[in-house]
Amino acid sequence: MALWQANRVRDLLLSTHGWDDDRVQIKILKTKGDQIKGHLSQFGGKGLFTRELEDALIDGRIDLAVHSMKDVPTVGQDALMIGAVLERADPRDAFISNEVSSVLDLPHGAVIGTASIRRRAQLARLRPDVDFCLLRGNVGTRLAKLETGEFIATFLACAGLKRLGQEAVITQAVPPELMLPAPAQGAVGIELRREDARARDAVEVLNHRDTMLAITAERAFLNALDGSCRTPIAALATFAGSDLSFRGEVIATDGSKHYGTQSHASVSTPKEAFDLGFGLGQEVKAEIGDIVLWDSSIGDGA
Ligand SMILES: NCc1[nH]cc(CCC(=O)O)c1CC(=O)O
Repeated sequence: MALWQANRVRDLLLSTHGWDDDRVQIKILKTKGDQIKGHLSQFGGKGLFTRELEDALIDGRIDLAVHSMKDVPTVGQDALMIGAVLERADPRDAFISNEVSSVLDLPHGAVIGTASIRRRAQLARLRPDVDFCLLRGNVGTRLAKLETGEFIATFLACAGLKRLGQEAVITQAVPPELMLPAPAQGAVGIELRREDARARDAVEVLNHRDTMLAITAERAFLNALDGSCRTPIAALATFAGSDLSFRGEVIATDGSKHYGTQSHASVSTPKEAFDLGFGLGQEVKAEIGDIVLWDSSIGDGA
């Protein structure tokens, strides 16, 4: 998926600027997030998919880093910035099962394979009777494990499956009303050195304004809540004209508690988008107070 995303950005850069093929080269870097087999939260959580790339940016080994914005921590290094985001793909979660046709049709006591504490918490809230088993690995591994019958269904992001040409495995694109996606799910971003004017100019034309504003609001919500990989937090902002309609929620990892918020406002600048998301995050945070919502033995934050 990461390679698809990098190639997509490369193709867009070459075609929009009319550059020769050798002008942009792909350098593949392995990140810790690709190698871990257990619970991401035990290894430092968010940033595992992005840190090595950020180090390479700072060292000057690379000039652009392409990320799934969902994996990018909300508080970044001062020397770096997100220069552009591509138009968001389908932000919804995909329900995948060979036996059941939709989330709401899961049989009593069904076992679900996932490593995402958000999806787990949301499903536990919808269906307190279901059980979970930890499912990690790349998309291919996860889909192969579905065949073993250890669990009846799993979830992955629709966007990632589409990028991998695996759209056909999607049993149901889950409506956001049922399962609100992770902040910035489905969006690909390009990170660069703040002072690198050449890189900033080159990627600026690729920026999709509405996506940038939407994910800025979603990530600000996460930021206000100190969202770590241990806290199930979801948010989705969508535009209707100039109105940004925002939904966000925080769920206890076992689904027993839930704090949701919804708002809309006319948003046209990143600052307005940030203020909308951050303000709502602060309100939810005040409402939660000191209540502990997470259990560190459960999964990662995707
Ligand atoms: N944490 C891994 C990750 N990071 C981004 C995506 C999906 C693609 C996207 O949201 O852009 C995934 C896999 C998944 O959740 O299915």
